[in-house]
Amino acid sequence: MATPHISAAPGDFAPAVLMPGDPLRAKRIAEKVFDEPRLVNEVRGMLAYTGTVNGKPLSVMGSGMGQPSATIYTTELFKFYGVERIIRVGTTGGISPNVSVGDVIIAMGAHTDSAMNQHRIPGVNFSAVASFNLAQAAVAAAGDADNVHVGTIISRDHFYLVVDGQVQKLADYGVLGVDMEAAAMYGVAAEFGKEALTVLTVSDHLLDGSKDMTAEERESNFDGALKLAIAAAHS
Ligand SMILES: O=P(O)(O)O[C@H]1O[C@H](CO)[C@@H](O)[C@H]1O
Ligand SMILES: O=c1cc[nH]c(=O)[nH]1
Repeated sequence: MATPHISAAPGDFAPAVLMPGDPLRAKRIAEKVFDEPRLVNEVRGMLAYTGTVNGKPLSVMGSGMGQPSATIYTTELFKFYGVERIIRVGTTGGISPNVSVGDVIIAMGAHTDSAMNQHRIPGVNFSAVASFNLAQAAVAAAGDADNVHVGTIISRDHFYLVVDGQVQKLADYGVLGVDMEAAAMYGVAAEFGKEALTVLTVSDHLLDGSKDMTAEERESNFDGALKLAIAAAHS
């Protein structure tokens, strides 16, 4: 069975899938932490691997950038490949003054400026929230680390567009950071009665650009978030 975007065979994916935006980060994760990783998809270059970590099955696959792309892959994994939980491991731009570049954010909920969840339930502003069980497992794995933050983020459609006053207002409301996928992924998980979580590394800060990561660092500096994501995946 193949879908329009995934050529894997039935059973090629583990019940838990780690999902970075960048397919090359998926490859790095597979090569770095998986035992015997096997390439199970390369349609459109959206690399996916399945292997084991600590003796337990695990898959990793890129989502691409933005909520439409992430929605396609999460829908196909949940609907056609028997996947039960997806943990996004991505980067985020810091918004709260309490987070710094290199810190990790566990996103309990995701505000959004996107229409992706708007039509899910007629007349309702959908609440895009993480699986409590997965969030709890990630928080437990973080122990007393003081660079791990738990709270809300915003998933925006634009990477570059600046809306006057928006970032400061989000900071005032305690929003920790911005990404471009989490809200839609939480919506898809709710649609299929499955579990999703987002664990992000702060790669840059929207209110202080002085310590922003380089493109190379964005692709490779994810060890802390990865450890929490694997703990959640196998909880
Ligand atoms: O590092 P990833 O997981 O791709 O996440 C963030 O980086 C991309 C933008 O540079 C968007 O996909 C955003 O959500
Ligand atoms: O969406 C994102 C992700 C990382 N950094 C940003 O500034 N925005």
